[in-house]
Amino acid sequence: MSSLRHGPPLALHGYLDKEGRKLHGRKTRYFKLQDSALFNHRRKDSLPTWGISLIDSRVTLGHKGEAIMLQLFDGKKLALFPHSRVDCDKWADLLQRASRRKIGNFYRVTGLIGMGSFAEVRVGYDKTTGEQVAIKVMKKNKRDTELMRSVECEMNFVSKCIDHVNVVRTYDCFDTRDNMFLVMEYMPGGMLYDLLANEGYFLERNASSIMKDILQGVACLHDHDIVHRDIKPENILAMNKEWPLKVKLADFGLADFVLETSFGDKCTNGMYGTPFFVAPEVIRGETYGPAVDCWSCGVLLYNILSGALPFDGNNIKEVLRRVRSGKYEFPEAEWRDISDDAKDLVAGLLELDPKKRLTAHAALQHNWIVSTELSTRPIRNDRSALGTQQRRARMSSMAIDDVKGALDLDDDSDDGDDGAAQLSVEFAAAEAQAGFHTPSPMAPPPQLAPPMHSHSVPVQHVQHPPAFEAHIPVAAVAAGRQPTGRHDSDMGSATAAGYGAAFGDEYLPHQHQPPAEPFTLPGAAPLAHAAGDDSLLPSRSTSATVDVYGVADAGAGPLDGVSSVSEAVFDHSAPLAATAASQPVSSSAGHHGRRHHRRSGRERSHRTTSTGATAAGVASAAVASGTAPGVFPTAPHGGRGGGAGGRQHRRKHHSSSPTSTSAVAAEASLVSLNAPSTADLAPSCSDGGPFFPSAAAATTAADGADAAPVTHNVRYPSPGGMGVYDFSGLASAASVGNGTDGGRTGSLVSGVRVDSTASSVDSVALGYAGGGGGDGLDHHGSLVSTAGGAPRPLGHLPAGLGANGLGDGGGGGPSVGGPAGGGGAAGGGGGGAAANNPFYLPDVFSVKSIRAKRAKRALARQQQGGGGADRAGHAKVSSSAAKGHGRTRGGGGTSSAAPGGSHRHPPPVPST
Ligand SMILES: Nc1ncnc2c1ncn2[C@@H]1O[C@H](COP(=O)(O)OP(=O)(O)OP(=O)(O)O)[C@@H](O)[C@H]1O
Repeated sequence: MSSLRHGPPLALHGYLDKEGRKLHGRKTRYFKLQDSALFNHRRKDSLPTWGISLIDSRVTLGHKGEAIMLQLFDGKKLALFPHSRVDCDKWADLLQRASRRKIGNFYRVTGLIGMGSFAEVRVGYDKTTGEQVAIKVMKKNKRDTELMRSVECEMNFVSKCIDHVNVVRTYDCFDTRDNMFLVMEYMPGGMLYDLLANEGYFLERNASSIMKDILQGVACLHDHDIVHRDIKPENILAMNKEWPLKVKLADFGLADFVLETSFGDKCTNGMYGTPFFVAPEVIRGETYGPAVDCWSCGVLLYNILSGALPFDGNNIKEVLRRVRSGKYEFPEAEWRDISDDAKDLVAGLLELDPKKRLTAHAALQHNWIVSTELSTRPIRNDRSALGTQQRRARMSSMAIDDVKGALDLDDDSDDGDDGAAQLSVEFAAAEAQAGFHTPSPMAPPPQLAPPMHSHSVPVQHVQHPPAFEAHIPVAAVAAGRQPTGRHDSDMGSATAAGYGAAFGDEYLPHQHQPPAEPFTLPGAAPLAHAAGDDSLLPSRSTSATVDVYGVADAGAGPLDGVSSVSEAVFDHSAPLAATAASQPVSSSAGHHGRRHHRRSGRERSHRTTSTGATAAGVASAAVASGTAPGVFPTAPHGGRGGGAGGRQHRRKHHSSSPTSTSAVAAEASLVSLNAPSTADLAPSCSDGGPFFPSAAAATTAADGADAAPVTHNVRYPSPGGMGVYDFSGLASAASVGNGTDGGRTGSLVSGVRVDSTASSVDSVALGYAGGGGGDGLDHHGSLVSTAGGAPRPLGHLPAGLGANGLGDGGGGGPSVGGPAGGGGAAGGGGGGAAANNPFYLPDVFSVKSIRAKRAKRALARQQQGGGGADRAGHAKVSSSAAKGHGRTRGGGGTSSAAPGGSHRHPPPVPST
C-alpha cells in the first residue's frame, strides 16, 4: 500500500478500440495510462503516437456501458471501447480518477526555492492541512534521456516511500504528460553546505552529528537496497539553520536499486555520479554496490572538516584521475586541529577497495560517531568555499585546459586502466554537460555570480550612499491573465501565468472566470514604467541605476511566490516609489510594453550598436519598492515576456482567441522585488567584500545586427552587506525574445536599465527568462510558463556560457556575454542556448557513447565560439541558428534572444 498522501500514480495498460474521427471506424490501439496522461501506441511495444492530458476531462460511459466517452478539457472527444465489461469498468474508474489528478487540487504553490539541473523546486502548501511542502517540478522531455532517466529514478524511489528521519520524505507524486511533480518535505534550512560556509569555526562534535545524520540516511537506503549514487553537498538539506543541525538526504535522481548477484553481492552499474564525490569503482566502469555512497560520505566528511576536497584538480580529468588513484592527504595546515579518530573514519570511508570500505552501518559504529567525548578544539579552516555559489563558480571555472588531453586520458602513463578510453570520452561528455569550456587565453577568469536568492526574503527599502551607484536587478514576474481569459480563482490574483510556470498545463484551471482586479500590496508602491518611454521615467536628481530583470516565474497569491524570485537593491528608492505611486499602474505597463514590443519587432533588424534608448521590446515592468514584496498585476494581458514567437504560435493554434494577439505583448506587468535582507542592503555597504574587476563587455545581437557594449559602473551590494560586486563593464543589450519550439514559446521578459541621471533609459538590460522557455501555449491552448531562471546580473559569465537557462528550449536567456565573446554573447547566438547555465551545472555524467559524440560536437562548436549547450550538454544554438529561426523574433533592442532550440515538441493532439 502506498503511503503517498493521494495514492500512487495511476497506471493501466491495455488494448482498446478507438473510434476514428472521420469514418467512425474502430481501430485497436494499445493505451497506456500514466497517472493523468493517456498515451496511444500502435502496438504494445511501439513508441506512443500521441499523448493527452486527462486533467479536467469528463469521463462517461456510453454505448450501453461498453464504451468510455472522454471529453477533454478543450472540448475534444474521444470514444474508447474496452474489450470486455470488466475492462470497461476498470478503465472508466481509472480515467475518472486521472481526470482529477491535478496537483493544484491538493497543493498550492508559491515561490521558487531553487533550480537544479533537471528540475526546479518550489515552496507550496498542502491545501488541506496548510503544511508547507517543497514541490519539485521536472519538465519531461522524452528526447532528453538523462532527464527522463532522472524522472524514472525519482519515481522508482518514490514507490519505495522511504520513511526515515534522515531522508527527505516524499509526500506525493503527480505524473502528468509533460511534468512530474514530487511533493516533498520542506527543508527550511536549505543546503547544509551553505550553512557551513558561514561558520567561522567548527567543532568536531558538530561535524560528527551531521555525519551521523547522513550515515543514518544512507544506511536506511542501503537497507532498502537503494543506492543513492549522488551524495554530494547539494543533496544534503537541513531542517534548521541553528546548531544542532538536523540534516537529511535528498534528490534521488540518480538512485538505483541494487540486485543480488549469484555471488551474493548487491550491485548495479552505470557511470553516474559527480566528479569530486564519485567512487573509484564507478570511474573504473565496474559494477558496484552501496559502497559507492560510503565513499561519497568520506569525501563529504573530509570536505566538511577541512574545507578542502580530497580529490581535486584543475580540470575534471585530473580530479577523476586522482579519485581513481584513491590517493589523498591530510595536509597539516588543515588537519592539525582534527582528531585521529576523525581521520580514521575518513580513511575507512575513502578505502579504495569497496570490499574493505566501511559500510554505512559500520561507520555509524565508529568511535568518532558514537563517542560523546569528541575534541572540542575549534577547527578554524576556511569553509567559505563550501558555499553553493563558490562551488558552482569553481565548477564553471574548471575549464579543460587541454581538451585533447582530456579526451586522451588513456594515454596517461600512470593510468593503465582498460576502461580509460571509454572514460576519456565520458569526461568530455561530463565536461560538456557541465558547461566546461576552453577559455580563450585572453579571457579573464570567470567571476562569481552575484548573490542569488534561493531562499529569499522580502524586499526592503533602503538607502545607499548617494555617491554609490546601485544595481537593481528586479524580477519582473511574468504573470497576467491567460489569453483565453481564464483565471484561477484559487490564486485570487491575475497570476495565472505565473502559476503556469510551475504547473504547466495541468495546473491552470480551465473555467472561464471574470478577470481579477489588479491589486497592490500594502506597503509597496508600484512604479510602472515602460521601457524606452522616457515620459514614464522617474525624475531623480541623483545618480541611480535601476536594472530590471525579468523572469518568467510563478506567482501565487498576493504575497506568495514573489519573494523567491528576485532580488532588488535599491538606491534612492524613495523618489522612485513616489513617482511610482503616481503612475497609472494598471494598464500603462501593459500598454507601453506592448507598444514597445511591437515597435521593437519591426525595428529589430535596424538596431545598431547604439546603447541609448534601446528599451524597445522590453517588457514593461512595474518596479516596486517598499517594505513588502510587491506583486502588481497590471495589464489585462500582462506578464508575458517576449512575444513574437508566442504570437505566431497562438495564431497557429488559437486564431479565434480574441485576446490572443495582445496577450503576447511583452509585458512584465508584475514585478516582484525582494532583497537578500535588510542588512544586505544596508547603507553601510562598503568595499571590502568581493570586488570584481571589470570585464570587457561583449554583446552581440542574436540576429547578427548589433553589438552593443555598454559600460556600466554598477555596483551591487553583496549579500552579506560586506562589500560590493562591481559590474563595471556589464554588457547590456536590449534583449527580449521568444523562441518558439515545436509549439512552445519561449519567451523572455527582459530588463530595463534606467539611468535617471541621464533621464532616459540608458539601455535595456538583459533580463532573462532564464532560458526557461518562458511562456507559451501548450497544445491544449493553455498558457504555460516555464519558470525562468532567476534573474542574475550578468557580465561575468565565462565565454560561451551565456544564458542562465534551465528551461526547456524556450528563449534561453539572451545572455549578456561574458568577458570573452563567443557563444555567450548577449543573446547572440549561443546566449540563447536553452540551458547552458554555469551556475547550475549539470555535473552528472554518464556513459553513453551517443552522448559522448554529441558532447564532442558541442565542444567543437564551443571552441568555434558558437552556441552554448543545453542542459544535457547538447550543442544547441549557434549564432547562425539564432539568425535563421523563422519563428523567433527577439524583442528588439540591441539583440534578441536566440530561439531556444528545439527541445520540446509536444505530442500531437489526437485525432478524435
Ligand atoms: N525538500 C526541499 N526543501 C527545501 N529546499 C529544497 C528541497 N529540495 C530541494 N531544495 C532546493 O531546491 C534547489 C534545487 O534542488 P534540486 O534537487 O533540483 O537540485 P540540485 O540538487 O541543486 O542539483 P541537481 O539537480 O544537479 O542535483 C536546491 O537549492 C535545493 O536546496
